[in-house]
Amino acid sequence: MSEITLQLEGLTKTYLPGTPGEIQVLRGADLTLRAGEVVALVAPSGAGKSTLLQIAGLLDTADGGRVCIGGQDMAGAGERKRTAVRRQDVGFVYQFHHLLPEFTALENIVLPQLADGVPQRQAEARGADLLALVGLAGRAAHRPAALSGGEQQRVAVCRALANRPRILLADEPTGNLDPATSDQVFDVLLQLVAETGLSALIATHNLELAARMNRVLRLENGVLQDG
Ligand SMILES: Nc1ncnc2c1ncn2[C@@H]1O[C@H](COP(=O)(O)OP(=O)(O)OP(=O)(O)O)[C@@H](O)[C@H]1O
Repeated sequence: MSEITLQLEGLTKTYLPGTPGEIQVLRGADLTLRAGEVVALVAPSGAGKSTLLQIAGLLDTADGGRVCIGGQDMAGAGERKRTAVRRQDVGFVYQFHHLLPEFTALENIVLPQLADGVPQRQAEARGADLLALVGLAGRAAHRPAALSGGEQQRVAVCRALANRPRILLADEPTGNLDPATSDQVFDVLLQLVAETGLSALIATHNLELAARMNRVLRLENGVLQDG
């Protein structure tokens, strides 16, 4: 069996504890994600998908339970360590692309690499390779406003993968696109996962897309179940 990239054990999370707005979003959520696996995270709106992804990607902390990334238990890790692991091992894609409008497609993929100390030439070569892989070699010099929604989202996928993370976490990555474009973006995402051996956890409301993944997990009543 391939290596475990992400392990979540007994995650709990309550927002606004002790207030009338208290909501127990996670009540012992468990998950094991292996290299090369693409897992759909399906749940009703408000069930806690974003919360789970943010905790898995070390952008938020759980009240209880464990997050292990690439075999490293993050319990007790300080903010510095969490940031280092997040930058090295985790790529995020959101519903909206969040590309920097004043930079080109290529620059949007290059900049995070420069911030991580990758030499400029190498970062540009990686960016160009990724753009070619998603069929956007001819759009490298376009700014986001000059790209279609599907193209913008493909660039966002390239940006997320630029630093060769082990894990891709995606929160409704095609939720903002029409069905045909959404299918295209998803094809690209699956192809990249297959080529890089990455593992991916992808939250989606789209059950057809979910059915194309290796496994479907349902988040209900704060726990994850095979769906
Ligand atoms: N910072 C916060 N403070 C208080 N409540 C919050 C906070 N963040 C999220 N919640 C609540 O926790 C619940 C889960 O939110 P979350 O965004 O994780 O759900 P989701 O499954 O991603 O929803 P959607 O599919 O609609 O995006 C919701 O009821 C939300 O209102």
